[in-house]
Amino acid sequence: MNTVDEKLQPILSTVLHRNAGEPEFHQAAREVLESLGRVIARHPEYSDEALIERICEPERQIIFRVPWIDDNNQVQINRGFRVQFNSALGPYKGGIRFHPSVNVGIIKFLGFEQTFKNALTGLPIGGGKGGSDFDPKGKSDREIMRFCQSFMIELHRHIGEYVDVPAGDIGVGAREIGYMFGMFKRLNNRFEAGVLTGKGLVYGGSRARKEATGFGTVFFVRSMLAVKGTDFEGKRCVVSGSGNVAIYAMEKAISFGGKIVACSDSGGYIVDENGIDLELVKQIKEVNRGRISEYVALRGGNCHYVEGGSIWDVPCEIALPCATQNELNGKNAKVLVENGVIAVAEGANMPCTPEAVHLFQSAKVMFAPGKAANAGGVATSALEMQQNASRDSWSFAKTENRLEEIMTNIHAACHETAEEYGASGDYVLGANIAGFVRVAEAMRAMGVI
Ligand SMILES: NC(=O)C1=CN([C@@H]2O[C@H](COP(=O)(O)OP(=O)(O)OC[C@H]3O[C@@H](n4cnc5c(N)ncnc54)[C@H](O)[C@@H]3O)[C@@H](O)[C@H]2O)C=CC1
Ligand SMILES: O=C(O)CCC(=O)C(=O)O
Repeated sequence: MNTVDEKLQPILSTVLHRNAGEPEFHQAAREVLESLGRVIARHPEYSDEALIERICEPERQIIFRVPWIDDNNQVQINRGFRVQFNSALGPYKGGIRFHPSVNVGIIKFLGFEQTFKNALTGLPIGGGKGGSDFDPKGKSDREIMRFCQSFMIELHRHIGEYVDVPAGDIGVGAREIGYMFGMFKRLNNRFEAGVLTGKGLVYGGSRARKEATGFGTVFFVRSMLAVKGTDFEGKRCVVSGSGNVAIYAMEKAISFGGKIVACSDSGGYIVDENGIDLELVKQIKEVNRGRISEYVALRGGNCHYVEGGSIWDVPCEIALPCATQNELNGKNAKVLVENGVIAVAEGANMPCTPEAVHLFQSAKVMFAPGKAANAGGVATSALEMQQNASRDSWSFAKTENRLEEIMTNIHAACHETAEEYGASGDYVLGANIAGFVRVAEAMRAMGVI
């Protein structure tokens, strides 16, 4: 396993102590600190003036009550969060997650990762993340609307196009962004299009934002495969999840000749040896908001559903974890390696445990960390902000071309940085260092703030 340089150990100890009981944040911080030993050996100036300590401490954390009234006229209370992690490169930028597992540690790890991811895009965006422990599963459309409105009644005073620009994440898509944007507009009496991204096309959204994270992940994998002289053509792919990221990763992988044989949701996974029928998955998930288990009866033929279990037991050459954090552990990684996986890319944020990452890297499996591989979503959000600022609306092709170019550049930056620091092929190290250096340069220029 990798280790944290002894000069950085006290910083890690402070992070662990100051953020007790937040294992996901510890995991994310440790991984970045493991990469930084080589940077400070070459650039000791980056550890001056407690720069790394400051990078590990969020600029602001907001926790608030979200009361709302359910369909039975009962008052419900949830907790809302926004962690404004780092604004050295631009306004805080990052999604909002609605899921019962949300707590301050989860939002903090996501905001931390977002800071380096956003830096990798090369666009002027800082890092932040928000969310609530609200569970959208089984809620009526009216309940979702009332919850989103109440959430925004507090959040609106903390955000703005030059301050903090939230977007979607797990449990938050165009419907929820619409309800939140509507309430923001009413509270502020201002049509501030750039305050949220992931908006509907008719009121300032960007073409290709919905597709961007999944498409971007597959663009990244294509570049990674090209380094080894190969491509998607005819390769078996397994994609976990069947939400926004998973669906559009599957779409782009299929368009590059990949064969998707399995996908999942939190209940279980489906295997379809004829190749997943993506239009059917979209109908079940995007239109009906149903369960992936419904696929089997609707599709018929040679496919089956496995309740619970591990989707990583399905043999594949390319694995794309696109559901949630720590969904792929060391045991799963071992099975994937034994079954001949050649590339793994994190469409989700931190879906692979440190043990899994270590196993992939030791087995020389190409491994793309989320902060690089899934940066296409936030990059396209930044393109949405550009369109809003210039009161313009780009074509799908123009937006997708920009996305492709950005992902190609991110791949190159990670690859070249790993080479430069003597760790050829280590995309984790490359992404951490390339992202860190941009944030660090901006922070140094701005003094101790
Ligand atoms: N939406 C975006 O633009 C971006 C999302 N991400 C990350 O991608 C991941 C997925 O997000 P979205 O697709 O937006 O969310 P989503 O809400 O559209 O879909 C989430 C999917 O994951 C599944 N899932 C959730 N918990 C699970 C579990 N414990 N086991 C198996 N499946 C589970 C859900 O059933 C659903 O299919 C998250 O880690 C998110 O932070 C990263 C970058 C951008
Ligand atoms: O589009 C955005 O601003 C945020 C996307 C996001 O939440 C992520 O990259 O994890």
